[in-house]
Amino acid sequence: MISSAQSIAILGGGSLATSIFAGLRRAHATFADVRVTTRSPGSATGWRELGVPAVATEDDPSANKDAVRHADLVLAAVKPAQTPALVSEIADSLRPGAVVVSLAAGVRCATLEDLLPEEVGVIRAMPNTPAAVGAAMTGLSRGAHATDAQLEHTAAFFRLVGEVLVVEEAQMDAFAAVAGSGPAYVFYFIEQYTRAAATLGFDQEQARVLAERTFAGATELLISSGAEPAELRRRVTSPKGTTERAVAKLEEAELEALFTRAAAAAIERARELSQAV
Ligand SMILES: NC(=O)C1=CN([C@@H]2O[C@H](COP(=O)(O)OP(=O)(O)OC[C@H]3O[C@@H](n4cnc5c(N)ncnc54)[C@H](O)[C@@H]3O)[C@@H](O)[C@H]2O)C=CC1
Ligand SMILES: O=C(O)[C@@H]1CCC=N1
Repeated sequence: MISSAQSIAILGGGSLATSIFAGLRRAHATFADVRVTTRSPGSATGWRELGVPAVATEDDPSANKDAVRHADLVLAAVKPAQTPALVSEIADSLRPGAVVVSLAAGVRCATLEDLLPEEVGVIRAMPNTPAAVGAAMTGLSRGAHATDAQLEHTAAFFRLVGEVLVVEEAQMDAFAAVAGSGPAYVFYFIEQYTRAAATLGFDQEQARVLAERTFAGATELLISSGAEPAELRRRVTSPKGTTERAVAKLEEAELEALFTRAAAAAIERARELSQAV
């Protein structure tokens, strides 16, 4: 299990890394050591203000190598196109038994294994930004050289910030399309819902509160009741009432087909990213 005796290196202190770190703080997780690298000095300063030792590669070109030297768990959290170069850069600095966890969309474990000594385990992880509030849904898949213990350590790490599902690597692009990108779809939905509410005579603030509380309330009810969403919808939809008319309009949008097309577009982009590295 992940324990406070372990050392963590987070390479690429951007948006996702910030969310994961906020979730770790929220969970009061402690480690022997946490180091973060960024590209720009400004970002590194932001991390240091949070009390995390952070070094920018623009200040110190050996920042990534130095960060991983004592790390048990190395999170590669840079853009997909930058991930192979980052992994090559740290290959000779990893300690024995370290596991490299790539968060990059589309980048295959085998691509990274080819750049590392054979004994180094690689795991692909696909968290999402609700990690910041301990509510991530993280997918994990194991490369050919990662051990059961490394997979379990990595799962234990991500369980600190939410739920974990181990999947075959062939499913990772689909996992990213549903859960990794998913919060963006939900926020987009809420944005549109808010704009629609604002056309009905509410001011911006009222529209925001109406949309957000309705969404949050419905989600909380779904989670805490354990009931199926279709049953919860039925309880709102009085026969011959107002909801029935609105839902009939929503059905015209063929949302299942729309979501399927959106996910397919994300999967296609992951394939492009995998071929570009
Ligand atoms: N944002 C999200 O919700 C999710 C992102 N991911 C994956 O996580 C990775 C990071 O995504 P974001 O955080 O959104 O991107 P981001 O652009 O916010 O963060 C990347 C960070 O890496 C830094 N960086 C670039 N080159 C570096 C280097 N050589 N050494 C150290 N730091 C370097 C950049 O300055 C930047 O701060 C991507 O590969 C993405 O596919 C996966 C799941 C969800
Ligand atoms: O948009 C992206 O490429 C990343 C992967 C999943 C969420 N964000």
